[in-house]
Amino acid sequence: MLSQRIRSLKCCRKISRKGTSLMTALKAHHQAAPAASALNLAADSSIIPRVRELSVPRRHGFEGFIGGSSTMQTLYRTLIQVARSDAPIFITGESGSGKELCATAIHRHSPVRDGPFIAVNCAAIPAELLESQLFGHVRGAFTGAVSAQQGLAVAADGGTLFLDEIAELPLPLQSKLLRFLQTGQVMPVGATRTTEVNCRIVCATHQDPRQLVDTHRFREDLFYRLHVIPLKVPPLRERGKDILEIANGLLTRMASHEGKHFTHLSSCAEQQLLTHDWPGNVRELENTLRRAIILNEGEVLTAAMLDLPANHSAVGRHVTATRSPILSESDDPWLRPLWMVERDAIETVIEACEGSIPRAAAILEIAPSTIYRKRLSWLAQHPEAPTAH
Ligand SMILES: Nc1ncnc2c1ncn2[C@@H]1O[C@H](COP(=O)(O)OP(=O)(O)OP(=O)(O)O)[C@@H](O)[C@H]1O
Repeated sequence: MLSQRIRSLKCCRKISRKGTSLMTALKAHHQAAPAASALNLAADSSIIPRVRELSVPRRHGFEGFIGGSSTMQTLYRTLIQVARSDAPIFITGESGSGKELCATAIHRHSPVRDGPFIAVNCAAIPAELLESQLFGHVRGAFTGAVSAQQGLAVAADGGTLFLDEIAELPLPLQSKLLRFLQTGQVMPVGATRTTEVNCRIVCATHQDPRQLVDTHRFREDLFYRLHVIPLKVPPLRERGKDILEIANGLLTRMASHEGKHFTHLSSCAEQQLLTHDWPGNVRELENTLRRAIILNEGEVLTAAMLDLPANHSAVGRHVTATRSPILSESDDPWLRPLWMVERDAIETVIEACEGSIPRAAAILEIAPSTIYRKRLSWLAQHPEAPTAH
């Protein structure tokens, strides 16, 4: 019974890789297991969700996102699921991780996709202007209000209102937003009559919203009104090889935009991208690559061109936080034998010198023969070790 299940699951997995539907996978299951009438699929609660999961083809991108990691597969699926509802969505995630990209993806997959998508960065608008920006004002409502202005909430009618950096909303405005969410009506500054607005609310913050409530910087009643569907965007450092997928995607796009000839990253550069901590997430990766592309020439983008600061590498994070000081090479590429560190340092310089040993030797202030000798000794003593480049 168990082996039949495993066999049929394997079969379904093979088929689902080719992108066939759940129904095709289920049919194949019956063909693969003729005695499977005893295996009542419909009644088997454990196997059905697994088959369903296997029948969804893995995405390597979605609505502007690049990345095929399992973390991102979960995010893509959740985005599609939650987009169908009109319940408020509360997105959290570190700065530059893709919160706004999530908000636009939700809008594009929502029933109001044909309506407007209005994004308001609550941190970017001065507190005294925020109310009139959000809810509008009538002529003469305050000094400088020479004409009436429709607010962004009204502009979002029939679409999505994305309130980015919601934690920056001043407390008095939080109560006005709560009233709007409860009544569906906005009152422009200086007005005596309300306007009906019907829009989907999506908000985001890089801060911990519960901590904001606990420290009385965010109204608890507003938090519960907004925090109906929570969505967490994972930081870039937790997405494994996605970092390289994103970097390669951006490299192609940016090189073409800048009129440069870069086609790929060196393996040393890839290693650095994988071990960097990325506190600024994808935005930091974008900036790092853009800078490297603009300032350099060639086909291969090297580690030296990336010019990543050492203090944000994963090595510091691991040693100071969670990891044991005794680590094998396979655990963390930054913690390894001295000969390997030396080899990679030397090879990085050679790569930056486009393969010229004399130029690399001059930079390293050693004789070219030292480099040739070291290369021979690395090969002789560690023939099984992967090469640095
Ligand atoms: N997975 C991804 N693949 C490709 N590009 C991405 C990905 N995630 C984010 N980006 C890009 O990174 C940049 C930052 O994304 P976004 O503005 O959505 O982040 P954010 O979390 O809203 O940032 P902030 O906290 O500063 O508001 C954007 O240019 C976005 O297109």
